[in-house]
Amino acid sequence: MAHIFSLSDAIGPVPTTYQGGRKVTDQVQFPNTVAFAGFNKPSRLEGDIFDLEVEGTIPVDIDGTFYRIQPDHRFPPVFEDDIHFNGDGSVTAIRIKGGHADFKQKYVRTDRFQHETRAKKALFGRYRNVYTDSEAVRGVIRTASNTNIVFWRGVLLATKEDGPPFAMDPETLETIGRYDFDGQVLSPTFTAHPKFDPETGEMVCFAYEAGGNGQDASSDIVAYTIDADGKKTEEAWYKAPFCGIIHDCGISKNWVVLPMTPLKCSLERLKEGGNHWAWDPNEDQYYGIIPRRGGKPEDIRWYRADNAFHGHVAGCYEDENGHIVFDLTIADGNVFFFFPPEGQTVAEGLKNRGQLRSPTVRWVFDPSLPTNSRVSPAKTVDINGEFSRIDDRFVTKKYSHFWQSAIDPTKPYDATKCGPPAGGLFNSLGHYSWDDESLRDVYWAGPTATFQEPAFIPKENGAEGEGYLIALVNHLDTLRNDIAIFDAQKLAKGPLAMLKLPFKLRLGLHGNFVDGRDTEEWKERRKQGGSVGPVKVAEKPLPWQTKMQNGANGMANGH
Ligand SMILES: C=Cc1ccc(O)c(OC)c1
Ligand SMILES: [Fe+2]
Repeated sequence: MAHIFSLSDAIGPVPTTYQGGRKVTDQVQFPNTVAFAGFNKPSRLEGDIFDLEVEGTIPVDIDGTFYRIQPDHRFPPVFEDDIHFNGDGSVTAIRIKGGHADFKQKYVRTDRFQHETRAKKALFGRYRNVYTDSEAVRGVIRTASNTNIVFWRGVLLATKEDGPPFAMDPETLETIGRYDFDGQVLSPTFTAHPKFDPETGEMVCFAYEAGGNGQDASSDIVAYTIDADGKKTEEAWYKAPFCGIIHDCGISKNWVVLPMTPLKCSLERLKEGGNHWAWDPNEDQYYGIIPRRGGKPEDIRWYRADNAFHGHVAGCYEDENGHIVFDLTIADGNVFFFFPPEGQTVAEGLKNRGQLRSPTVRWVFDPSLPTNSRVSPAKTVDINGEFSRIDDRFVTKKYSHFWQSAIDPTKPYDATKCGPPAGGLFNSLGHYSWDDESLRDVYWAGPTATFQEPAFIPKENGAEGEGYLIALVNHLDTLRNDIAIFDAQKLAKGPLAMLKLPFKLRLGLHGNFVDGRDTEEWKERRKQGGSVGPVKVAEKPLPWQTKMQNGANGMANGH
């Protein structure tokens, strides 16, 4: 007798949806690859859960929303070997108040989303390669807005570094539209890691590969400051030595630090339909140092050190000598195995992936050193992790506490039940302190679970680092997620509360906790007739789109 899950003869055999690595039917069936299997299977879920089931006790003084974003392919990709980073941005909101929590999840309605929805299939090809797209979407902003979700003046901005941000309603998660800061920010790209100065209320942000259409290996960088009232107060353009990835940044009172990793873009490779990035194992890592105010093109200084791979930034501030302290995780090889060196295969790139180490490195840059100076770390903390977070009230300031998703290789991992650890073996969460470098406050999730990036929830009037830590738990065996809340100073004691989700999300990138008073206050201001009024979305196409429409750009789409 036929099993209920086997397809009947009437339906016929499962069609081959990919031939030669390319999608050949319109059927919604995902590739049979690691990037789309097991915990990596697309979730595609939108919806709400009112009042989540909870184990333990949610601290009653938490009042706010934990927002986080994940790439989550809506349609089977054009290319069978597609990567997680090419998935559509989907935002989760966990609204916590009075010891209860609600769940909401929605996709960002990007231009990409709208076009693909109408077509009921993927139209955009490889990660950041416009030359692999369908002719039907020529000139369409192709960002998937899948990397970070930040709160800015009453709206959420969904960001990915290959395109402009999209604004969403913090309460409903409805997409309002593409956001250009009232016409003030017109770069083709925009960082997924803007920084917020807690003293001034400013947003400091930048874009790389910003000189043309964002798809052309340009080495132009632009840095902006938007003040607390939403007015652009700084815009400065710079050149990088090549088009390398600048994923995160640090800000101190007077400086911006731009870590450029030796993953290089090549227009030739793009035109051939290849990867946007290729790892260059023979290239230095770079730190672009620019002034926060009044920057001119000649002001940028690039400090260099031996080849390595930048993770995320913890903190950045100036010491008593006016030197810039800049802390981040740095791996000793190509973490992005899916962007191998030119001429190498992913399989070759994968070989030593398990051996990579990712300690936390402190640099102390003397900003008076000339460009191209070689620098070396002031300190290397021998821990192994990524996704550092701090108490964001200490952005630009001397700080001590940081938290990370951590790898504890001494703990068992149940590969039989879980398969390879999707997204990396972040089996622990760690709390560390620069003031007490012996502190190792680490919680292990067990042999079948890993953590996603944590976020810090400050306690009102609390000292630095006093508060809670919130992070998604991936149950790799049962294909489910929970959301854990810890006392930020007592991770090892285990979570205070576990919010239970009855299903699996996807591996996310970044998230942030937003205080309930901020969302409430801005809701009033953003009302029709409120003191600020409803947010305005972009009214005009981006300059590169206009140029292309006028035929002045000549960006051929490969054929
Ligand atoms: C973690 C880094 C990172 C860098 C570039 C990306 O496009 C991205 O997409 C999810 C993620
Ligand atoms: Fe990031």
